[in-house]
Amino acid sequence: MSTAIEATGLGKRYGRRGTAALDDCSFRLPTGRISALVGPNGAGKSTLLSIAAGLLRQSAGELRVLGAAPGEARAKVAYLSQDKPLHPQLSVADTLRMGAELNQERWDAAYATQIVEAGSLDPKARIRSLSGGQRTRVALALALGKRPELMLLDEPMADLDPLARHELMGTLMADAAEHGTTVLMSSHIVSELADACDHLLLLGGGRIRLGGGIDDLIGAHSLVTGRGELSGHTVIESRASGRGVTALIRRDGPVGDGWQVQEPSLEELLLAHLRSPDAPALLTPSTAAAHRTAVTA
Ligand SMILES: Nc1ncnc2c1ncn2[C@@H]1O[C@H](COP(=O)(O)OP(=O)(O)OP(=O)(O)O)[C@@H](O)[C@H]1O
Repeated sequence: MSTAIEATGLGKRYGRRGTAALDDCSFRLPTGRISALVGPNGAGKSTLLSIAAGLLRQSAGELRVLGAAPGEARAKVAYLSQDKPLHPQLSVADTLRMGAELNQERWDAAYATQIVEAGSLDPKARIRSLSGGQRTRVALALALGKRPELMLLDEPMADLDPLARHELMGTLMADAAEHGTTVLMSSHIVSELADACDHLLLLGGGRIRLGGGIDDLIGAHSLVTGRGELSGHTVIESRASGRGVTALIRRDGPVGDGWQVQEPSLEELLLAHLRSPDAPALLTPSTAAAHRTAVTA
């Protein structure tokens, strides 16, 4: 299984006295996955994506993108930042022409145009005259027109209306499936991620706390309700419910008598881990970094 991104002991500190946005963060993202990148505000999601895009340098450790240093992989990587920088004075058509010039070897003009046309955007309209959601569409057309091997998307759909979000997410996912593109996408909208993604990276405390295929991660946990012993299992979160408790556990063997056992939804899994920042991390074997030796930059 080849690797799209591999982080080893990755650290990032802004300024000398700043707290660490990333701290000894190690993981591997196999190619071909559509991975959600989740975590509370300030968890380091944008920082990680910027480092992978080659726009920000880490303070410690190493990050490899498609087997190379991030700067060297840039031609095969599309990055969509939260602020989606576009030139306000250019028209939509000029912006796509610029995409063609900057990515001569890979540019798919028909595809980029199709994405813009699906939003009924006037090619002559200046970027400055577009709404936030319309700019997002142009930025996505630039990113997808590049036909990247890896897409790094920082909350890409936040300012789109529900219909446009559904349509563009569908385009993105169909494209990724057809071309085997790896996608790493940060978002706070869990329902959007549950529909689109097959892989999850949960960041917290500067590290990956949950990493792996969504089905594998859900399958490793159970939502149990009842009374009795849960010893032997890792209790991620437990709350009083009726006369017993409801707990999200990481199973180690069968759950004893007296418990009703359900599979958690992705949202239940994420919320329990977000509410319990000290729960032990779980990275499935395909997501654990191969090398754990930290390298200081
Ligand atoms: N340019 C910067 N200068 C100083 N500190 C920064 C800078 N950018 C980010 N940070 C800090 O680094 C930490 C991680 O920020 P980052 O933007 O990566 O988090 P995030 O997970 O993307 O957050 P959100 O969900 O709110 O977008 C935060 O504590 C933030 O204050």
